Order: sequence, then C-alpha cells, then structure tokens
Amino acid sequence: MTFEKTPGWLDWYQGPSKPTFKVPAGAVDAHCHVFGPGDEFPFAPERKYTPCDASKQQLYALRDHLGFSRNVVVQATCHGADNRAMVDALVNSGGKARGVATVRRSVSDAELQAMHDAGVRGVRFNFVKRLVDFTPKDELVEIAERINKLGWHVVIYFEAVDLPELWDFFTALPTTVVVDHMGRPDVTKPVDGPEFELFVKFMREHSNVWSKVSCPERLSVSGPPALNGEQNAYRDVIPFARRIVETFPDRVLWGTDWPHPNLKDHMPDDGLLVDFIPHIATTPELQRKLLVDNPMRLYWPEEK
Ligand SMILES: O=C(O)/C=C(\CC(=O)C(=O)O)C(=O)O
Repeated sequence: MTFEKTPGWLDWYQGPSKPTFKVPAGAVDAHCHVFGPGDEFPFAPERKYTPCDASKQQLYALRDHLGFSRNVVVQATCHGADNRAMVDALVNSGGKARGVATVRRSVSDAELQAMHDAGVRGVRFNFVKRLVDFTPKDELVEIAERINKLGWHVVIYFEAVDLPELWDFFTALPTTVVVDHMGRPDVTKPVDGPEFELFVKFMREHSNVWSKVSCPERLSVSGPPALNGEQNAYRDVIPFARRIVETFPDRVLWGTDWPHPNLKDHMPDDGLLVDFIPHIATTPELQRKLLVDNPMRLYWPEEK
C-alpha cells in the first residue's frame, strides 16, 4: 500500500552529527518510534497523521551512531492499536529493544502474552486530542488492571493544561506510571509557577510516577534549534527538565523521540539532541541514572 504524507510533514534529519557528549556504557534511548514502512506495516485507518517511513534498521543505525546500547520503541498513534511494526522491531533487535504498545479492551490474554514474549513492557494512554479520539476511562482502567498482572506499566501522554482534570484518573492507576515529555509544560510560564508546580506535586506525592525528560524540540519556544552545530539548544526547556532530573533522579528517563512525529518548524539533528543531555543531567551520576540505571530497572529488571 502506498501512503501520501500529511502536507507539510518534515522527514527525520539525514546524517546526524556525532554527539560531543559521550553517553555512559549501556545507555538506553527510552522513547523512540518506528513508522511502517507503510508498504509492509500499513498505517492505521483512524490515524491523525501520515508520516514518512522510519524503519527498524534506520532506528538501530541511529542507536549505534549516537552511542546508545538499547531502545524502548513506543507505539506511535499513526499505527493505532496495530502493534505489528513495533513488535517486529523488538523481535529483530537481538534483545536490545523493549516496547510500549497501544491496546484496546478487545485484546486477548494470548495477544498480551505474545507481546510480552516479544519484549513489550507497557501500554500507552494518549490524551493529546490532536493525536487520538477519546477512549472511555473505564476501558483504560480495565486495560491497566490486566497489564498490571504482567508486570507492565502505563505510559501517559497529555498536555499540562489537562492535568487537573486527569489527576484523579492518573493517581488511581495501579501500575508504575511514566509521563511522556514532562506532561508538556508551557515553558513560557515560570518553572516555579502553579502549572509546573502541579506536575512536581504529582511526582512528589506519587512515588509510582516517573517522567521522560524528553522532547525539548517540541516544548521549546525560544530555541535555538539543535541544528548547525548548536551546543546550547532549547535553553528555555533546561530549567524544567533539570528540576525534574534533580528532584527525582531515580524516576527519570530520556529518549530521542526519533523520528520526531509532527514537528512543524524544524527537524533536529539527533547528535545535537544528545548534546542537550548534560545541560539537564549535569553530573556523571545523574547521567548514569537517567540513561542506564532507571531504564534498565523498568525495562530489563531481570538484568539488574
Ligand atoms: O512522539 C511523541 O511522543 C509525540 C507525538 C506523537 C505521538 O505521540 C504519536 O504519534 O504517538 C506528538 O506530540 O505529536
């Protein structure tokens, strides 16, 4: 099947630079995606965007180029609840990738077990309205209870303004809960203002809540973008990510978010995105926790 990309779609950056920052041995890129390829793994009819192809081979070449050892491949909404592309990436990773799926309540126990055997360790609940249609909360609760029995966790994606409304639902989840991209703060607001304080409170009061301190390229308003050798990219995001890393050093994860779905104004050089890491995790100990210890504890606990 041939797909036409959403108008204005930006393809991932070709020929990323070699990072200046050397990630610690065993580092995990804990948030990335594969797209298709569409002719092998068709995009879902209910998708809100049609991306370029971004294959497992291209993802794993990037992993090696950036110096990472492993990946966590997160189901992208353009594949809906058809997890075949993501699972195919896991089973062809030589044990170096684990995954996060999207499932509906109709998923069978046998399907969940097959995904577990392939390396899936979580499900993603997406509340970003431009990406997905609404799923009733009772369906999500039912899924959370079922996957909890497999020892999986729930990844949640939402925007900061929606946290108050979602608070009761999130805080009742029975699993570890991993927030994508720090709950998408508005970084033009103060880092100690009420909106981000609510997110900090969410993590402080609930020790099962973790955060990915990823996607400065999505959150930044002032830039400058990670392009053309820029070593001080996305300065406005740094105080937010640094605060989370320093306050909750044992509950943070980092990922490239390659191939960067839906970016509208630029596509970052992934090598320079890696160079962003020491700005938010400023010591070797914080870097080791962020990139190795925490993702290993969550995704490869049997190796710890
Ligand atoms: O890659 C991300 O995490 C963020 C996305 C895309 C997404 O979540 C998806 O398609 O599944 C976004 O903000 O558009």
